[in-house]
Amino acid sequence: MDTRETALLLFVEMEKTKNFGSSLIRDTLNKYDYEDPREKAFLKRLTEGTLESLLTLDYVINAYSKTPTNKMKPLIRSLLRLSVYQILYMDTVPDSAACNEAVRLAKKKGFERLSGFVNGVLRTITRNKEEILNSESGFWQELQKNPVQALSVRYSVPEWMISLWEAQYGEEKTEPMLERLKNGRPLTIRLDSRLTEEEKAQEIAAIEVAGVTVQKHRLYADAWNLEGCEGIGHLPGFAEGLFYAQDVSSMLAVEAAGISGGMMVMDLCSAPGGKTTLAARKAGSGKVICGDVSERKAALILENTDRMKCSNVSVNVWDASVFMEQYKESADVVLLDVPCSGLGVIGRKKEIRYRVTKEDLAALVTLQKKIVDACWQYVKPGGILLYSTCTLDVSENEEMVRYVTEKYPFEAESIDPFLPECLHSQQTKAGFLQLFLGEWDTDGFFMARLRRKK
Ligand SMILES: C[S@@+](CC[C@H](N)C(=O)[O-])C[C@H]1O[C@@H](n2cnc3c(N)ncnc32)[C@H](O)[C@@H]1O
Repeated sequence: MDTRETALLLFVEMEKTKNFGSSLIRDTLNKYDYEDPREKAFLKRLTEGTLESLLTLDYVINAYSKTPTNKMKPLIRSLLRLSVYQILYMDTVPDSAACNEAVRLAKKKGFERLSGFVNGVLRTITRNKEEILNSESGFWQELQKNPVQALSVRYSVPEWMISLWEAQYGEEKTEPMLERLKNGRPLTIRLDSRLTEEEKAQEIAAIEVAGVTVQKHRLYADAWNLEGCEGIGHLPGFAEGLFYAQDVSSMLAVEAAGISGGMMVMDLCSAPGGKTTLAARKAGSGKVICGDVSERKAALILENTDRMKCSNVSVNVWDASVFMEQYKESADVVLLDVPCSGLGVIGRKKEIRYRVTKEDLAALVTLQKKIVDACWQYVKPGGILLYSTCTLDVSENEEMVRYVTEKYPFEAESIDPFLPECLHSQQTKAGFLQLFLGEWDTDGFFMARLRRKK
């Protein structure tokens, strides 16, 4: 494999399809499964690192290029981004190799005419590398005049997102979140609660033997963080359904619903089925009626409920924004894990920060309202509506709770009885919880516990 060429073609493809996706990177890596592991590791680091640093890289390139990156040909833009990432952040790559390889690829891809330009920009960046890598140097001085832009370039997060968080949650919450973003998020699993303590210990030991480092999560007894794990599919116990990969915030949301044995639960936006599988265990002899908007999504839920051997679940294809009369006032608990902007998971899905725009937020709120308008009616009088999102945006979170409680017969009630004590606050007493990205070793996540008045 020509690793750099593979990375380049991948980035050009991302630009063409406007799909800046870690899934595209994963697919490419899978395609080269048979390759030398060192080449694969190089490809992974180069592509993931470049994707994660796009805004930083563009700022550096633009400082030394007459043509700004947004006016460049897509192939040249991608080539420069990937090469500057190697020069600045990959110590194992000699600067000269990064430059020479870029020139070779420019020529090979039919851009002979621009190879001199590529060479010039990269050599200049190489000469100024020390200054660029020193955040106190003159290179960054001009940028400091605009604090939001400075954060945006430093953490490669769009300015609008930073401004939104600063306005909604304050600077003191925003910058630490951006800082924690740099570490990414670990993979977390939830052991099946049906296992005995001894079986759980055996499963954890088996995962360790497979070369993965495990650490118990501080907020949830059955949750473990895995490190050094490239995909969970091959881990012992996966196929047998002994665990489910899930962020702890999602586990807490199901806890907050207070589901107990015999209950009838509806999970309206449920693919790939993470909350469904936990709700199913808690409902025991009761049942979970769940669904999602397409056949493909429903198939994903089925795959997971089958693997986790959840026999008390029925899976449907439905549009949650359309009211279904047959379920009126039938559920003890309704889980509404609505489609959202996903800003709380940008540590995991790095591309979300480039894909979501500020304009998307309003459209999402409209959809969330339509879903709520239909689904509140499934809750029995006295039952619970658990509203949740994996985002950090007041309009999709607190304001949606206000929408529900003002328009429909619901009131928020304390979630403290369902949460570890360290999370208790005025906010959780009032019935909702905003988890900030990484603050408690979870994704950014919001949940609200709303009881239907009798
Ligand atoms: C946040 S995800 C759900 C995650 C899931 N609850 C879990 O824990 O694994 C939101 C889901 O809403 C689904 N969705 C979007 N629009 C929908 C609609 N109109 N009706 C039903 N589901 C919808 C999406 O397909 C997506 O799977």
